[in-house]
Amino acid sequence: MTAEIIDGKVIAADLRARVADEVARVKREHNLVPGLAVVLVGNDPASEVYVRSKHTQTQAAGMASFEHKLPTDVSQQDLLTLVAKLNRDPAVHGILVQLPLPKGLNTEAVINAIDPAKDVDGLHPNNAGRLAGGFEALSPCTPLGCIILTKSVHASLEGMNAIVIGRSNLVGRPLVQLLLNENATVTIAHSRSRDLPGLVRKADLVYAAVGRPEMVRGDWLKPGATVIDVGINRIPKEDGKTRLVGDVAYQEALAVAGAITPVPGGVGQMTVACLLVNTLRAACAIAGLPKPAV
Ligand SMILES: NC(=O)C1=CN([C@@H]2O[C@H](COP(=O)(O)OP(=O)(O)OC[C@H]3O[C@@H](n4cnc5c(N)ncnc54)[C@H](OP(=O)(O)O)[C@@H]3O)[C@@H](O)[C@H]2O)C=CC1
Ligand SMILES: Nc1nc(=O)c2c([nH]1)NC[C@@H]1CN(c3ccc(C(=O)N[C@@H](CCC(=O)O)C(=O)O)cc3)C=[N+]21
Repeated sequence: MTAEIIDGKVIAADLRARVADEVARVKREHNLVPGLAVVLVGNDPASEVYVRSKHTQTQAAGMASFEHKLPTDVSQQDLLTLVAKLNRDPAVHGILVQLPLPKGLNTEAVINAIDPAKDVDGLHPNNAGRLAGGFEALSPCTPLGCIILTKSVHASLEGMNAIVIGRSNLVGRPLVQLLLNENATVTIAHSRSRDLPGLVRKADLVYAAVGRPEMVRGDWLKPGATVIDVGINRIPKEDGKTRLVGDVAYQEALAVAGAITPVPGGVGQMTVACLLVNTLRAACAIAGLPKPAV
């Protein structure tokens, strides 16, 4: 048996096209141009790649994109001043501060300073709390993407056994909440969990968000399981260059899983597409318009 490969590239492109249609409509009918501001502190090369792809895709969808690059040694105060300015800027409907921030900066204070209505990362306690309470909220992009990819295989997740490996605020925790909203039965695993292979073996849906290259092995999986690999790990090749691998041993998993996302070309693609969705939704909400069709 070989698993169905879930094509994040195709699914994300379809989602971006639907966002672009809605952006064109709100522009035409309401003279509203959704705008996304991305703040990047320091010059981590991987972060620069993501930020560039966010910029290109935001513009391709017809939205305004504002990039703010700050030096690694920027002060907490200057960063908070920029966030306050973006909060007041009527052309900005979404604010994303790329994480992790350099040492010395207080991440929590920066996130708390973002206007929850513009918090397209869904990290502000207001949004995180609303999501956990089962209320409508801006939800983190990567978990949203994971749900869309899962639903490309299973129309309904009701009653399925899901395991989320990882409990970060950006990925694991909000993913658990979204899965609960879909009526899945969720196990949350982390670095202190016992017998991870045994826990994974019970799951129909496996979400790996750990940051450890190829940690989840093929023989951990229940045959036919759907595997969503969130990990983005850059590992050295023999020729001195690097390649991207996920948190799942892909070749092994292919032989056991029912469906699996590749890395690259899986969840990462959806993260950026869902950021566009959240920016569109935030812009409509701020402008007092009905919810967009995506
Ligand atoms: N595709 C995409 O769009 C995105 C990909 N990523 C990638 O996803 C991965 C996870 O990111 P993120 O959530 O931010 O990472 P964090 O480092 O914030 O969280 C990692 C989680 O994995 C858990 N963990 C660590 N080691 C083990 C282990 N041996 N067994 C079980 N659990 C373990 C940690 O447990 P504990 O809490 O106990 O420490 C923690 O909860 C990374 O590879 C990152 O690059 C991230 C964001 C977006
Ligand atoms: N505040 C904040 N929000 C985030 O959502 C956030 C963040 N900080 N910090 C870093 C992580 C990581 N992340 C990715 C986005 C896109 C790809 C992506 O497009 N990946 C492509 C390949 C990229 C490549 O080739 O390097 C793919 O998987 O196909 C990956 C990872 C968002 N993150």
